[in-house]
Amino acid sequence: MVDIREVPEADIDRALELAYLVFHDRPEKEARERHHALLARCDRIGAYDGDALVGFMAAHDFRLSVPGADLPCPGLTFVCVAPTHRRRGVLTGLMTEMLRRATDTGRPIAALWASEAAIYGRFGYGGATTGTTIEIDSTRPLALRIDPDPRPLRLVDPDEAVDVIGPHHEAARAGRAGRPSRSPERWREEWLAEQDEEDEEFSPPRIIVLGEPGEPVAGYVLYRTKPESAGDTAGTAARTTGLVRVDELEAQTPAVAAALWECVAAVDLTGKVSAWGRPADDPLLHFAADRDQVRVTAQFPALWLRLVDVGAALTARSWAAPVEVVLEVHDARLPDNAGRFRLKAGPDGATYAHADGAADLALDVRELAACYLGGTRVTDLVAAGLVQEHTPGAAAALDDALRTPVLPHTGDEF
Ligand SMILES: CC(=O)SCCNC(=O)CCNC(=O)[C@H](O)C(C)(C)COP(=O)(O)OP(=O)(O)OC[C@H]1O[C@@H](n2cnc3c(N)ncnc32)[C@H](O)[C@@H]1OP(=O)(O)O
Repeated sequence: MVDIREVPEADIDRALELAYLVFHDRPEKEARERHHALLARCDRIGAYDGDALVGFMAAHDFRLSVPGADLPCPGLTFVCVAPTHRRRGVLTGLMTEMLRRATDTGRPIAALWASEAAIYGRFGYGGATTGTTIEIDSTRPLALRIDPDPRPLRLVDPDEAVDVIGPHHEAARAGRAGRPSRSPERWREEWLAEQDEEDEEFSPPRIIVLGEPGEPVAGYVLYRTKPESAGDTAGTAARTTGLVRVDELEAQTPAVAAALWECVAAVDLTGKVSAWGRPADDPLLHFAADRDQVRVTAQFPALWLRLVDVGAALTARSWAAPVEVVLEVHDARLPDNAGRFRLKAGPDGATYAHADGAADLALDVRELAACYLGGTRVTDLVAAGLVQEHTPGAAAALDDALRTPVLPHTGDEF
């Protein structure tokens, strides 16, 4: 019999051993200490078989930017079940407890990054943002259709970076839905960690900001570099095949973005810039003069979102256009969300209440979550057979209301 309960701080090392076992990992002491500190700050739920910890789940205490608001949102991480106990409902038990805690503490949404896309739909999570990997052939200067901002660029020491770029990041979060808040600890232990967690060949983080000295920065790029691969050390090719990996680039204007991309594409002794997890509507894809030089090489579901309290989530966000629809929502895990509800929303706010009339649209809560940040169109899900449209035009009207000026985006993998 497996018991689902709080994991005390004294059991964090056991939780880490279980996580390293299931993720086939053997991190160095420094990374273990970092993970320990991270889990000490998280909400922790365990599955115990007798004294043995056989399942674990942690949750960051995030806020997530949604259109027009910033909502408390547990960010699930370190989800793991022992190989001896898989497919016996342990994850289901952990998830049920996590959703109960979110409900009890008034957090209307929850989010995660999935190790495998097939796992979380059954728990009501929908893929709400899309990550786009962009590669630049930087063996030649980046060709641009707009003039880059001419203001000065300067390197910032990682020790000062949180103070210098943190406020810019926070402001950018408000402008795009899908972004978790970032504590000083997460800045330091993840984005600005000296050692890259995934690949020790990468350099420490480099931060370049744009703006006049003494003024708030107008944009920044955070990147790491990697020399050419071993064995490829002779000749011209070797001098130009190093890699610049852009971890984050934020800019107030297209001209600032152009200057920062131009700068990273010009890093000496490198021949490629790779930026994973960019927004699907990255302006670079439009102002690059040569789309053979700047290519999209991958697109993937990034943030998986769960509407824990559908009514609270829908009425908290802003709406681009008026809409009135009756939704028939299916939610196999959280019955309070299930049923027929009238959504009346517009630029002045929204109401969401039980309705008696016929439904205009019928959908599962995971489909509603996929559309909630404006990154998935309801009409596309109607076309895919996942949303039933009983009243012609209802899906398009809901799309008009859900639309956001820019696509949602999540650069934080957690
Ligand atoms: C947010 C994150 O941390 S993502 C990281 C997730 N963790 C990992 O990938 C680590 C390795 N994997 C594991 O630890 C486990 O296999 C887990 C956590 C993925 C699943 O745990 P389990 O306890 O086996 O899941 P549980 O028994 O509750 O399964 C519930 C349902 O999900 C299904 N399921 C579970 N894992 C998977 C999977 N990887 N792919 C597809 N379906 C899955 C089960 O078949 C079951 O289906 P059913 O309801 O139709 O019967």
